[in-house]
Amino acid sequence: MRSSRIPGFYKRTVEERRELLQEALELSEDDLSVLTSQEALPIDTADKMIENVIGTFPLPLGLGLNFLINGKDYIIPMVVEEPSIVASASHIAKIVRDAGGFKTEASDRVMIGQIQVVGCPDFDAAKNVLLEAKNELMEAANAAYPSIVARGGGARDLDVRILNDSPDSSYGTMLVLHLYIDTCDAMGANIINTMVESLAPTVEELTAGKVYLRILSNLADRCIAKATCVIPPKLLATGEYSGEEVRDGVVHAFEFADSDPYRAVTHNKGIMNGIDPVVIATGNDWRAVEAGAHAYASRFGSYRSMTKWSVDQEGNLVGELELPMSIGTVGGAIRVHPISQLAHKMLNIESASELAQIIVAVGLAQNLGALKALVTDGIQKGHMALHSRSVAIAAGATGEMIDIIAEQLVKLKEIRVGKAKELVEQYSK
Ligand SMILES: CC(C)(COP(=O)([O-])OP(=O)([O-])OC[C@H]1O[C@@H](n2cnc3c(N)ncnc32)[C@H](O)[C@@H]1OP(=O)([O-])[O-])[C@@H](O)C(=O)NCCC(=O)NCCSC(=O)C[C@@](C)(O)CC(=O)[O-]
Ligand SMILES: NC(=O)C1=CN([C@@H]2O[C@H](COP(=O)(O)OP(=O)(O)OC[C@H]3O[C@@H](n4cnc5c(N)ncnc54)[C@H](OP(=O)(O)O)[C@@H]3O)[C@@H](O)[C@H]2O)C=CC1
Repeated sequence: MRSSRIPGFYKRTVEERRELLQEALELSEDDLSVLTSQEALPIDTADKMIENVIGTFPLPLGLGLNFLINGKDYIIPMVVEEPSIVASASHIAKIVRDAGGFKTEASDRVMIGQIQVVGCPDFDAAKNVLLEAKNELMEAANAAYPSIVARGGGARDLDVRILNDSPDSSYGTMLVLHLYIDTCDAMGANIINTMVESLAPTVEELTAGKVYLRILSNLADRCIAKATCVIPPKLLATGEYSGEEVRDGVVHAFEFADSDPYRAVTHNKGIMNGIDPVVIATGNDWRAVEAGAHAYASRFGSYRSMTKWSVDQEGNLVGELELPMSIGTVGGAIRVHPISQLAHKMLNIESASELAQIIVAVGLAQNLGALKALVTDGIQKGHMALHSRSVAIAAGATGEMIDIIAEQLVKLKEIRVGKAKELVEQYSK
């Protein structure tokens, strides 16, 4: 593909943007037809995806531009309702691109299935017997889903923990078996759940206990993706603010989020601003990714920043983001939703691991976008200027009136629906 750097893309019309995209990615008319179709998600397909369907709910699909990750250019599909997110991701990707781009890596794609066992006559003996039967249990799990083994995945390890065994625990003692499964390019819920359900009768027999839950864990801490960026301060200078001021402000903002859960939640929401839109555009389960990400942010005992920002010996700003990334490039809705299929084609990715790495790079960019605004002009200037168009629409503006009213709101520094209504009335007279 050609470069993901398409200057002034946002100043073009929607039709022109589609042409530029088609050119950059060498897409066919057929590929793009899903964007122009009246029914991007056909109602018959929607009716097979969930229950009690009465329609579909369209959301804007935008493009995160300028992303250079491990030396490869990516145009990133982002589905989201909130203004300024796509602009901000592209803005930071442009800066990081000039600094050499994002570097990313990923662990093996090992997911976790849990089996809960209660009522064992002797929990320690039950734990030992399961650990002794580890190989047989893993073989049985693989036999329950041979196709994932044929693809190079399958059970990799097994572990057992005993919970609530202290005498002062108010909950019943239970044993939890963890089965670690390489799900290849699938998020893997169905593979994992099939495997752990298949083991339940044997686990009951071996432990003399009763199995209740058999389900994957969304804390996928063996399926990790990590992104880093190193930015010389001169690339961060903006308006009256020097690059060093911005850099130091970002580090202070990180330290605030890492020390205070009230701030960490907002800081991390800003990271998910980048992550969720890519997860959604690629047809993945965003609840699974959200739940895993927030749990991982609490892994040191308190809820903390998902990112880390520091200064290296050369004075560069260094950003890092590491998260569990239980996504796939196959399965679930991925090959069902026509726009998700287009999103995968646009990304031109080889594997779920590559997609996971793109997603964390966007999360890192998004965090810096918000922090850069927060430590300089404040969030209102950039965010509210773009939000002004939604405010104008909410006040009843249509067609060309939308941009005119939005501009007036920004000029008046009164970006609110009441003011917009007044302006719409004046305009319509
Ligand atoms: C909005 C910007 C980027 C403007 O920032 P700017 O400095 O005015 O941008 P610029 O005009 O210098 O343009 C730089 C590049 O940004 C992109 N860009 C610039 N404008 C557009 C646009 N209209 N549409 C699409 N792309 C745009 C574009 O790539 C452009 O390059 P070019 O293509 O021109 O060579 C900046 O003010 C910003 O990043 N603000 C932060 C926005 C943000 O974080 N929004 C999230 C919502 S707030 C929230 O939910 C989270 C939060 C904040 O609470 C999290 C937290 O507290 O940590
Ligand atoms: N707690 C949670 O997060 C839960 C989530 N879910 C849902 O589960 C869905 C995801 O489940 P998932 O199991 O991923 O989806 P699917 O079962 O739909 O798809 C996975 C299947 O795709 C096939 N496949 C084709 N190519 C590959 C490849 N390269 N790598 C791996 N598998 C491949 C495999 O089947 P084969 O080998 O037979 O061809 C594999 O079993 C999501 O919709 C999610 O919302 C469901 C329950 C709980």
